[in-house]
Amino acid sequence: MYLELRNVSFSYGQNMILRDINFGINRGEITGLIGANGAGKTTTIYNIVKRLKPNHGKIFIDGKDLISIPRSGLEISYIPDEPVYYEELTLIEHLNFVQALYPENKIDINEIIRRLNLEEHLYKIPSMLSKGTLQKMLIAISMLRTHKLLIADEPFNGLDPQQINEFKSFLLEEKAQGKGVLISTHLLDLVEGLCDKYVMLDSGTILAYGTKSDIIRKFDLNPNSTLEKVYLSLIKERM
Ligand SMILES: Nc1ncnc2c1ncn2[C@@H]1O[C@H](COP(=O)(O)OP(=O)(O)OP(=O)(O)O)[C@@H](O)[C@H]1O
Repeated sequence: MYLELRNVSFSYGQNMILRDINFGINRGEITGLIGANGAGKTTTIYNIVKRLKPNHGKIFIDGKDLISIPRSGLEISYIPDEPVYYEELTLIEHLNFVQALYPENKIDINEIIRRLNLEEHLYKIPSMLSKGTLQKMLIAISMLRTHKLLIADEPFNGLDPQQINEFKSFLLEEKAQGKGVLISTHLLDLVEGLCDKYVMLDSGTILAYGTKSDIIRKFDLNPNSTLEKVYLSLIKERM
């Protein structure tokens, strides 16, 4: 298991946001972190990328306690849910800057630009870019960083259907290259069939974890249920 969360709990002040979260991510697998708005997806990711620290429980990467790994040593590329960029740099300057930070990553920058259809936006600064193009810039940046695990928080924001397809094929390539992928979303139909495993979150606790068929078997649900149906059935059972 490349990444493992063991009994992770997190509170903002008195407010318990995550309770006893347990799941793992293997390399060469895509894991979907799914749940409604406010379920705790971003908070879980922040704990993994060391923006926040669990109040209880531990996180391990490659068997090492996350506490002992400096943030700069995390081999994680992360697409945040809110765009982060330099106001004064053009799109191509962002890409060149990140590529210069990771010279060992032999990825072809022009290929990424072509696949994401970024050619006509290369000399624009972020304030001139549409939401979808900004999102594609973040995706391009994530590909340029050396990483073993890619984490994408609500990556479909602002993307049109063709771009969504292109992004999904990026994720499948990551998987084929033996990288781990964690993708957080509340758009269940978009990740149906893409993910090997799902972590279903509700109000900061795990409803279910495993492959879709494992979850269907465990909770004795209709084998033909869509992912959304599975999630909604589990929520209903809990109420
Ligand atoms: N800085 C903060 N201070 C206090 N509470 C917070 C803070 N950030 C988030 N929360 C609360 O933590 C809970 C989980 O939020 P989180 O952003 O992790 O959910 P999410 O599943 O990512 O939701 P979304 O899909 O809307 O992004 C919510 O109730 C939210 O209001």
